[in-house]
Amino acid sequence: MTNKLIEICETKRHEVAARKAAMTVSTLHARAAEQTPPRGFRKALDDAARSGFGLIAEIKKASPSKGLIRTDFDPPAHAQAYAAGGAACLSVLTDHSYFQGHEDFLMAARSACALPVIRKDFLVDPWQVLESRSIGADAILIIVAALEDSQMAEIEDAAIGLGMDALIEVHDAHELERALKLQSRLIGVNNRDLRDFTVDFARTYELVDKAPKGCTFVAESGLGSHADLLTMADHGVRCFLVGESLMRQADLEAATHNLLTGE
Ligand SMILES: O=P(O)(O)OC[C@@H](O)[C@@H](O)c1c[nH]c2ccccc12
Repeated sequence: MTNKLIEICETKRHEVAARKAAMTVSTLHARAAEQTPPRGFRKALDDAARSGFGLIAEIKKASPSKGLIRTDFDPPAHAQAYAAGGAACLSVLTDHSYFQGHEDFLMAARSACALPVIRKDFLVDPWQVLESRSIGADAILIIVAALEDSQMAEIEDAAIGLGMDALIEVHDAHELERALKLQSRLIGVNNRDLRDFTVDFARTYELVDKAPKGCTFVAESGLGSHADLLTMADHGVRCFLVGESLMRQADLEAATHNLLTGE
């Protein structure tokens, strides 16, 4: 079994080293200062989940396991359609090498709507948090499987210092325990194991019962229908991160509305 996550993070470390050499921290700070303040990511999810479901709709062109997902890829149009369809937040893939993402996609999507946006990428260095804010991101992702405890804490501190939210991604009970040593109470369970890409909803069901009260709990990956959301809701989960199944629909506004309401 190949461990794709290790490979991706190795590539990312090289990429970050090159970026750091090309861009000073003061330039990043200056760019961050030009951005509008962070939009409350967790708050938007919690508000939506109080009366329905909190949906993080993902702008995803391609993935390592599925290849190209969307040919007429248009981040600002997708952002507006997701917002009109009732999404609470956006997720935008910015990793170039494995997901055909780009920083420009995040900037274009965020400018096109009022939703908070998470930068979906592989963070291996706190420097990337400032970089994320410099392109407008409101939240960042911390993948527990990819990091040591001390690295996670550094990355989270950087996010908090910039007023951003951090979504802490886990996929087993041990990772959840490590996640709960951090300050953030925004926890995502990835139903897809990034080490081998298998999807299993039971990962979420098992962990939701172990999360303390007061956590915002997000089920991620492999969700395709309103029925899936209702099944998750039976287990007490009200927030979701959905990419591929939405991105494959021609009418994203209708698809988002249908996912959330069944209509
Ligand atoms: O396209 P899906 O199956 O709906 O999954 C979305 C999202 O969960 C997935 O893109 C994701 C979750 N965690 C990640 C970490 C890195 C890259 C991608 C991801």
